[in-house]
Amino acid sequence: MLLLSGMTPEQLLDGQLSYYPELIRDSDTLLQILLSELPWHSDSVRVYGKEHTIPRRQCWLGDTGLNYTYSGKTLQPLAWHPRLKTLNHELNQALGLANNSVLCNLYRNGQDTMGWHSDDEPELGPAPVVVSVSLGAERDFALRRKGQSRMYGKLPLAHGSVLVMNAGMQTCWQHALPRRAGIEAARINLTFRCLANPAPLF
Ligand SMILES: O=C(O)CCC(=O)C(=O)O
Ligand SMILES: [Fe+2]
Repeated sequence: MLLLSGMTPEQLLDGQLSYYPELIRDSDTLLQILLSELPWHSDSVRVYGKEHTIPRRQCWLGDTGLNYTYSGKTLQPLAWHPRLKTLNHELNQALGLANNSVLCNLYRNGQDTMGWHSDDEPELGPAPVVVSVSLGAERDFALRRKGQSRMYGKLPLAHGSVLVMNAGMQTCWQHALPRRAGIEAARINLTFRCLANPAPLF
């Protein structure tokens, strides 16, 4: 298993991942503001007909008029928090993107996790560029190729860092946020995404 943190941005998965530590300005303040001001809630998913509470808190914010599907339910993002609206705009300008929503995840401590998945929901389109901002406790971003159970490598994501999952990444790779023992501090992850506007009905 590879530790990916020593690699230059260009070497990560042949350019499918780009990592910029310490890119976010005032990350300490932003962390505190988002911890107290975002509408964090406990969500559940239905697996084989049984409801399970997900092991973290989350909320979805974005432009009005968008839909996303989560665990078989169609939902609308909540209104932007002003700080996240600005951050989305800045990231879009810097990276040449048109992301219009953000999934916010709160890992309360090292016991909160996210399982293996790709961000390949149909409303993200065939080759989404997902921009992931990390604040708070450092946690590992684990990677494996689709169809393989063995972990390929992991990249510790630092406070104030930005990880860009480039077009194509979701087709071939899965990622996860494993449990990490001994972490008491919280971590927030923000994944900025472009949701396709629903087709007009008339
Ligand atoms: O917390 C992370 O770094 C990953 C989050 C993630 O994969 C997602 O929101 O889809
Ligand atoms: Fe993801």
